[in-house]
Order: sequence, then C-alpha cells, then structure tokens
Amino acid sequence: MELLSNALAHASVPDRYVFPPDKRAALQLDGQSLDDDADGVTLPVVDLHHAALSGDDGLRRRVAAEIVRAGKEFGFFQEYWSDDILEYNEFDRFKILNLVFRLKELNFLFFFGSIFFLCFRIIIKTLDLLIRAQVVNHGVGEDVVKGFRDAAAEFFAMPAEEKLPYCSDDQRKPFRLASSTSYDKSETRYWRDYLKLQCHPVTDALLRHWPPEPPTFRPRLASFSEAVHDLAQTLLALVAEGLGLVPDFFAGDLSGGETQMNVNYYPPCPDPSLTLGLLPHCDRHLLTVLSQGDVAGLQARHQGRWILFRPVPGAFVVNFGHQMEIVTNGALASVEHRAVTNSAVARMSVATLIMPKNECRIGPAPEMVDEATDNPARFREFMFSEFMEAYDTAAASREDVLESFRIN
Ligand SMILES: O=C(O)CCC(=O)C(=O)O
Ligand SMILES: [Fe+2]
Repeated sequence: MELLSNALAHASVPDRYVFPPDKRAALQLDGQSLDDDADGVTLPVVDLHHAALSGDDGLRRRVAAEIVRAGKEFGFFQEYWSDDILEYNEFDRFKILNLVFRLKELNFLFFFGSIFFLCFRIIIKTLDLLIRAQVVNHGVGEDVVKGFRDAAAEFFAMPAEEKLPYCSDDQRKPFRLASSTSYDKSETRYWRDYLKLQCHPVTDALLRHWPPEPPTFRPRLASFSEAVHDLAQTLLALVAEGLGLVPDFFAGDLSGGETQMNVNYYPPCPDPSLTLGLLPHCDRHLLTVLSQGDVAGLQARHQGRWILFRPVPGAFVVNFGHQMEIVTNGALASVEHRAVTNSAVARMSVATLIMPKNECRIGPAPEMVDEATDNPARFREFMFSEFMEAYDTAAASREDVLESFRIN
C-alpha cells in the first residue's frame, strides 16, 4: 500500500494527487501565517463551564442553549479546556471575555500585540463569524489529549515494514491503516494517511486489535477514548436539553453503537494549492468530537464558500452528523467540511465518531415535528445500517446521500 508517511519528505506533488482546478483547495497554506489569511475564522467556542457537574440548573440551561445556537448557525462549534472560571452572560459579550481570557495567558510583549491585533480584528471583522463564545472545561485533560496525539504521531513515524501488517482497505477491520479515502472512487488521491479504528467500549478483546507499538499507544488510546466518549455523552445531553428534549434523548441506541475514530495524518505537501487532504463530506453518524491540534486545515462550507477554522489550542471541534440532522428534523444541520494541506508541517486530526447501533431505527423525533404547521417531517424512518449502505454508494456526497431519505 502506498503510504505518504513512509517518505521522509516529498519534493513534488505526483500527478495522481493533483485535482482538477474546480476541486483543488487553491490555498497556499504554510501552516503558520494564518493571521494574514482573511478566510481564517474562529468558530463559536462554547464554555462547558462545569455545566454538567455544577448542579447549577440555570448555568446548564444557558450552556445547552449556547450549544444549540452555535450548532444551528454553523453545524460546528468548539470547546475549550481551562481551570479558569469566568462569569459571563450573553453571546454578545464573548468577544470581550475572549480577550480577557487570552490576555491572562500571554506575556507582556504579546499582550500589547494582542490588544492591537484583537482591536484590529474586531473593527474590520465585525462579522458574526468571528469569536462568539469562550469555553472553559471540557473535562478531557490536556495530558490525555497530548498523550494520545504523541503516541499516534509516533505510530505514523514508524518504519514502513512495522506499519505494513496494519495496512488494509477492508472496512470491517477494527483497526487498520490506509491512505487517501475509500469513499471517492475517482483516480485522484487525497494527501492523507489515516487510521480507522474502533475505540469504545474499551474491552480486552478490542485492546488486542490495537498495535502494541509504540508501547504508549494502547494505554493512551484507552484513556483518550474513555474521556472523549464521556465528553460526547455530556454534549449530547446538553444538545437534547437545548432542543427541549429529555436529557437522555440521545442515550441508548442512537449513540450506543461502537464508537469509531479517524486519526488523520496529513504530511507537509510541496504544493497545497493543487491537492486536498480529505474530500468534501458530511459525517454519516450522530456527533463528531475532533481534536485538530494547532495546525489549521479544516474547512467547512458556510454560505456558499469554504472557510478555514483557526485552531484554538486545547479545544475540541464538535460537529453534527447526518443522523443529528435527521433526528432533529433539520434543526441542527450536518455541515459539509473538508481538509486542506499545508507546505510546512504535518497536521494530525483525531475524530471520534459517535454512532447509532446498526439496528437503530432513526427518523425525526416527534417532538421536532409539527405536521399541522410548516414543520412536517422532512425525512422518512429507516434503519441505520440502511443509511450506512446509502452513504457508501453515494460516495459521501451530502445531497446524494440524503436524497433517498427525504420526504419532499
Ligand atoms: O482533518 C480534519 O480536520 C477533518 C477530519 C474529518 O472530517 C473526519 O475525519 O471526518
Ligand atoms: Fe468529517
């Protein structure tokens, strides 16, 4: 199998990775100078703020409303971890709080630079797109995130012969290493190697499918997986509350399938403008919790154009999959996204995918539908396994996938 991570460096882009002009990223990222990139935006950042743990009902309701509000506009938001606890009220004040929060962490030189920079940004980009919210405490320790990210990076850096036993395009395998993508059947390859693995529930049997090398891989994946799985359940309860559903609405079969993970590795690319790291797609499951590290590369389609999300160190990016869109009858949309490459540094993203059970019956929740008004059910009922098949057949294309499930 041809793996990008087997080469020490790439001097040029081989033809088979060059997309036709209308599909290219057409961006010349170098991984660092994002501040100059007018297209880079910071996603709404939602503060979990001990929401689930504090016992403060008002606070929890506010956080739940923020998540739904951010999710409704973008289909994406992110959360951030810190020990600081900030008081805040309305969305409109988040810009200021974000400033306060950042200043605490910066040294003096940077301090004045930041004031200048932030004023500049606020004046020029009063767009809603900028910074909406600040997040504190998503409950997954920084050491847990960094620990697994380091172990995964070590895995990709192993010699080709040590990775060879894991290489496979067989999608039934619980742990496999591959390159490009299995969805796009065209000739052109994506600038990406990836691990696709089952990560939760962590059982002894599952552990044995994970690689013993590097030695840190298994224990760190187990800790990361448990923590992110818990976080996802917390988020789902908040989403449910924000929508006016019972808090355990998504618990059970809707989120009870085997949790999967994509560990995406995009090596530096000599000419990012010609390539793509990952095809435009919507996630097929319920919820994605993504650690994108500190290298930019994730883009989402917003109002007809691709926008690049600035990484916020320590934050998770959260987005909704097709199942969330269907269950909420379109209230929370699954937004198309893709990954672009950069010329300077390798980028790694770790996506944890919360899946329904295969036999779970899915359709718009009755609470989200009102046949008497202008909000009738927009999707028919189906079994999740049926959706998985349709997704493969439609090569992940958003409209093609949804076509056979929509009620017109
Ligand atoms: O690399 C990224 O930031 C995006 C990854 C992604 O969308 C996925 O794994 O589904
Ligand atoms: Fe995705």
